[in-house]
Amino acid sequence: MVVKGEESDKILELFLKIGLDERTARNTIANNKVTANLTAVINEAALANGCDRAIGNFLYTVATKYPANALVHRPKLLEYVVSSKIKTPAQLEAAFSFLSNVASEEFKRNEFEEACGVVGELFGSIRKKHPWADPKMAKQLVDAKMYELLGERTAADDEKPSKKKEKKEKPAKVEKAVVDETPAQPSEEELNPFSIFPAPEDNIKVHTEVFFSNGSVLRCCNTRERLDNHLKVTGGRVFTRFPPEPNGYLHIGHAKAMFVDFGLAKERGGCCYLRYDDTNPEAEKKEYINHIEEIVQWMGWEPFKITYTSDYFPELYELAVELIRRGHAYVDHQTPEEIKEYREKKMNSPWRDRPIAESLKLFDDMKRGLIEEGKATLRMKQDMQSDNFNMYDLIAYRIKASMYLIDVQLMMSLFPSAIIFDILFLYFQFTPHPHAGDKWCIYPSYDYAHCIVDSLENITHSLCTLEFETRRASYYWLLHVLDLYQPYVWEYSRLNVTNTVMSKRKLNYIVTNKYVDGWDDPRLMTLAGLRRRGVTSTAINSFVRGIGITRSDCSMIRLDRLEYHIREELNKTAPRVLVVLHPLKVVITNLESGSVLDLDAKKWPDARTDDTSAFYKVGINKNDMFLDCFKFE
Ligand SMILES: NC(=O)CC[C@H](N)C(=O)O
Repeated sequence: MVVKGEESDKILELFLKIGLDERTARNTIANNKVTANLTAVINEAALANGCDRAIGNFLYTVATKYPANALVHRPKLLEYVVSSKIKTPAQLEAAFSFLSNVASEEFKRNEFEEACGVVGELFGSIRKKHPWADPKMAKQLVDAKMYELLGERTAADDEKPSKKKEKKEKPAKVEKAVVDETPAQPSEEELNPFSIFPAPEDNIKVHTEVFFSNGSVLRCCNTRERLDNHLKVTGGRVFTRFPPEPNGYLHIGHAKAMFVDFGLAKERGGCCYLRYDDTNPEAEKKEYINHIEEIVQWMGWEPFKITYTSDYFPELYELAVELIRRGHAYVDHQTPEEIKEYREKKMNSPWRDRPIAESLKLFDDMKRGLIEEGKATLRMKQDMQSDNFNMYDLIAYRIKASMYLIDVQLMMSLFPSAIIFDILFLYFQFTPHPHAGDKWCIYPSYDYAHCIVDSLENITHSLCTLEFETRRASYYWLLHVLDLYQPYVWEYSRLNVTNTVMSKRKLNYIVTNKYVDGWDDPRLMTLAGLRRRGVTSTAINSFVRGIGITRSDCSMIRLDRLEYHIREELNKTAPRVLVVLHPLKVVITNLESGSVLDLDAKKWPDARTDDTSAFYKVGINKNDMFLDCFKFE
């Protein structure tokens, strides 16, 4: 049975009322079983007049995943969902597993509530009051308080409701599964994977603590005044940034980063910058800059503004001078090997405590090209004894300039009348930068520049992959000592796909050495390669959306998951045509002459009946019923 016309409109309206987005609602209607389940669940929950989106998403999960052997308890579960006592996907999962254990038998509410974390208002109110608090720490504190009040947990406390099962003589009869058999439907977080992010106005609460080796703790948060200034500029909107380094073509991993950054801004009506994180002049090229802009657009994202970290070099320089003045940075002369060795031994550089004035003068020399590359760096004075090696006085600035020996003989032959002194001429050339030209010979590091530019651009949510997690301390430390606005930082697991090469360094190698036919070779998982292979950006985006935004470790995703999304899309968009190479003529004798039978032929299996573009019109005449006389419109 296919739901048609008026009835389908009514159901669509019902699904939209519970907050499903139109795409999900329509997909659901195409699936009779889920439609029947969801309609039943909505009625059971008495929500035919609608509800908010969060509850609606839970209803959807109940409709698709509820254990079939416990249908009698579904209304009870829905009470908890409707009253928001169950309010996280994890709680709902736990409820499903509890109910599938008790099957159709009675159960005690308190056991059910304990199993799915409905622990009164305690944790809920903690979460409300301290949304930035580390949940693990909160639980430890609550447990400690409980211990004080109630003493040791007893075995009875730990008894799991599943024990009931042992008493059963026979396993409960499993009713025929009502759950959907089609590929997994999206869960709540897939429907709105951005629901985990706080609102910009909440960015005043402590959500990161940096522990120093001297016992002090930096609780990272904004002051009221600083947050108010920020909100004035942004109007309370979400501001994110997608910050690739222009040192290669973007690959499928970047599709996830774009989805997170551009997607969050879009979901909340905010703005996302495309920011070229261009602090390494040797590796970066104009070709990559152009490619990135074009491919971002192809992926369907619209940058609020295109900026470059190098646009902020003047501000970054001024702030570095200020950092030295405040005693939080020094010019160092250790070689890279010495820096490494001293870090391993947790030892300070001999230059660490040099006078501020000396560092100021040397930093100015660095900027003016008076010091050779490798002979000086600016280092942040962080915490050499920290447990976090990314607090070991990270480099803020380094020199990038080549030194040339002028060939005196050659000069004399070129300019015979010139008086050339018989000395060696040293000539510095500032390493040219694809955007900033050769104005600068000192370049900020990622750790120094990233947080400051985030802050200058009033980024509300600075989202990046988990490899950057250990740099969070340095990020906040620097903004703190410079008194700058602190964005909310959050890391997610990086997307890796099986059977392919994704590191930009390796891609660069195989492209440059011509093992493949350029960055857009269809065998590569670069976005340009996928496009050349015929993959659409919508399929890539739905693949990424399906993976979700989590911090979990299982980020090695099988390639066939991407292929599933490609097939899903093509299934709905690629017209099917059957070709009969050796047709057999059929003569229809019982059709009135002159009359034409109009038949509709679906262009693809899931074609919607009300979509005329999804059908071929086939006309059949009395005398020439033949494939080659089908009139395709
Ligand atoms: N914080 C981040 O998202 C890091 C971005 C960095 N420029 C990169 O390309 O990996």
